[in-house]
Amino acid sequence: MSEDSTTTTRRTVDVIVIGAGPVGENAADRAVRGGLSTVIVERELVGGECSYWACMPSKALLRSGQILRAARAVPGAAEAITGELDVPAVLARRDSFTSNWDDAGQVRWLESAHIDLVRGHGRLSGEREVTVTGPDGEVTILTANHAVVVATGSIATVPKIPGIEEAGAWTSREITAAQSVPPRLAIIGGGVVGTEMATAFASLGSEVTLIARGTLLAGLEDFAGEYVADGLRELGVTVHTGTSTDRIERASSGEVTISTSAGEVHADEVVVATGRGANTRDLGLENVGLTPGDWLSVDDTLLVEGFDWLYGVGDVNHRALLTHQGKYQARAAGDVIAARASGSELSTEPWGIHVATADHGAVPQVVFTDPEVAAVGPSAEQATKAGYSVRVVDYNLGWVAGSSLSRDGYTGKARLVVDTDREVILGATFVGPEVAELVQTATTAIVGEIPLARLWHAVPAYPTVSEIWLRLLEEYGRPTADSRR
Ligand SMILES: Cc1cc2nc3c(=O)[nH]c(=O)nc-3n(C[C@H](O)[C@H](O)[C@H](O)COP(=O)(O)OP(=O)(O)OC[C@H]3O[C@@H](n4cnc5c(N)ncnc54)[C@H](O)[C@@H]3O)c2cc1C
Ligand SMILES: NC(=O)c1ccc[n+]([C@@H]2O[C@H](COP(=O)([O-])OP(=O)(O)OC[C@H]3O[C@@H](n4cnc5c(N)ncnc54)[C@H](O)[C@@H]3O)[C@@H](O)[C@H]2O)c1
Repeated sequence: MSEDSTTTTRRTVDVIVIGAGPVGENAADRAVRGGLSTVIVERELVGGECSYWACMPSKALLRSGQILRAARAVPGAAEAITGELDVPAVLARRDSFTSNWDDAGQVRWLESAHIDLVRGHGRLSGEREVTVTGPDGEVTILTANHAVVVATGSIATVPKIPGIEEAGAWTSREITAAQSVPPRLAIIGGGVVGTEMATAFASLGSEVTLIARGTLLAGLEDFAGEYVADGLRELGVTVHTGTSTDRIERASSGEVTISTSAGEVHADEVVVATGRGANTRDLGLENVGLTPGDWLSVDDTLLVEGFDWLYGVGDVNHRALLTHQGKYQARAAGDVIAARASGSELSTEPWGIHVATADHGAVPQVVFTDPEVAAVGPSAEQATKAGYSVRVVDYNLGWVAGSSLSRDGYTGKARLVVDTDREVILGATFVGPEVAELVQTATTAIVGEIPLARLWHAVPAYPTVSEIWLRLLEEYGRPTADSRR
């Protein structure tokens, strides 16, 4: 279709959501449930990064290796394991979790939720206005009666390492969608993506080298990164910490050479996993007085600072780059937009209905390495820096009956960060095989500000791994009647 013959359509709706990732979908859903007509704009696949190139494929790639190692650690089951991972079957299972990168199922969900989809690239073109350029160049100018929600997520940042582009370095997109397993894989970045993908591809048979400029999983308790480094080494991964990457070169043979401060690393593919940037470069931010490429700074109702109609939810506001936290924000944003539209009373006090208070100190995260890391709230260092009177309580997870029953040679560690003034938990970290499910109890205790004295009455079943809670409380010591006054 020539440029001249492109059509322009104008539509007015109550709410426009740009980006149909998990966060945009939830914001739109809540707005519709609040009685508002809502259009969602998506330029790629409905379901976003999480569904096709992040959470789902990465966890599918990790699960088979995890379950195999778990079985190998239990005599009786171990003897029944006579082979290695079936790599094509693992990749096929990953493909099924991404629906083969087809969003028909998610589109059906939008329809069932009464959310209108406009496919194309959306840009803010004025107050409450979004101009969408469709796949064939057709233009839709959308005007919102009430709100525009930006939920465009984040994109991988690629550091300026000489030769990185020419070498065709992969990002999280290519590694999570890989159709074969590179025999030798180098990963730059010791964060969550780097450690998870090193775990997955070592399990799938790659010879993996992980190059981290600092420690692993910085920002979490130090012992988390240390356990994960040990776990990776046990899987055969070469882990270089405190190592800079100076240059990358791909030879005509296809081999990639990475020059680092620890020497040369040779690989078939190299992945950069060095963090994320705001997906706002081509969003028309300049048309509303904001700067392209910036994260959107929002208040606790997710309103972009200085606006009464523009919201930023999920990765794009940089509060917590996690699907569950973005969806939590989206529920608050959709509900507050509906409340503001109808003139209903707002509930914006901390922990109110229309605010994302948990973003400030109760964000749970699971790193699906082996061992896993499950953490919520600040680390001991972060809590101390924030001015709390802190006591740290540590316990060896391997000493809990449920852990030792779950597998032989269980090693792991748990930590509570306690606010000694109020005797409530601020943060918790669990590191060990399959600890993911432990974190929700800690999140509940933190959000509920449940006094330790009351937690003594929350009795974990015997013999489960959850008995770590009892051990941690005993380690802290039972608050006395005096201390509770
Ligand atoms: C490898 C990897 C693994 C991860 N694993 C986990 C995990 O296990 N658990 C977890 O909680 N988090 C995980 N994350 C983080 C998680 O993927 C993000 O927090 C989540 O995807 C954010 O959701 P979102 O809706 O804000 O953005 P996205 O999922 O990025 O969705 C944004 C959508 O907006 C669209 N879009 C962008 N700009 C425009 C535009 N101008 N017009 C129209 N559409 C546009 C995009 O095409 C996309 O569909 C992982 C991340 C990575 C990279
Ligand atoms: N299981 C999960 O919940 C999960 C899984 C994957 C990703 N995520 C989310 O996705 C986000 C992005 O993950 P990520 O691993 O890309 O980021 P990250 O922030 O976790 O780690 C980035 C790492 O790259 C290093 N780095 C940064 N710049 C560098 C450079 N120029 N050279 C060398 N190293 C450099 C940092 O020191 C850090 O170790 C995370 O914030 C996380 O919240 C979550």
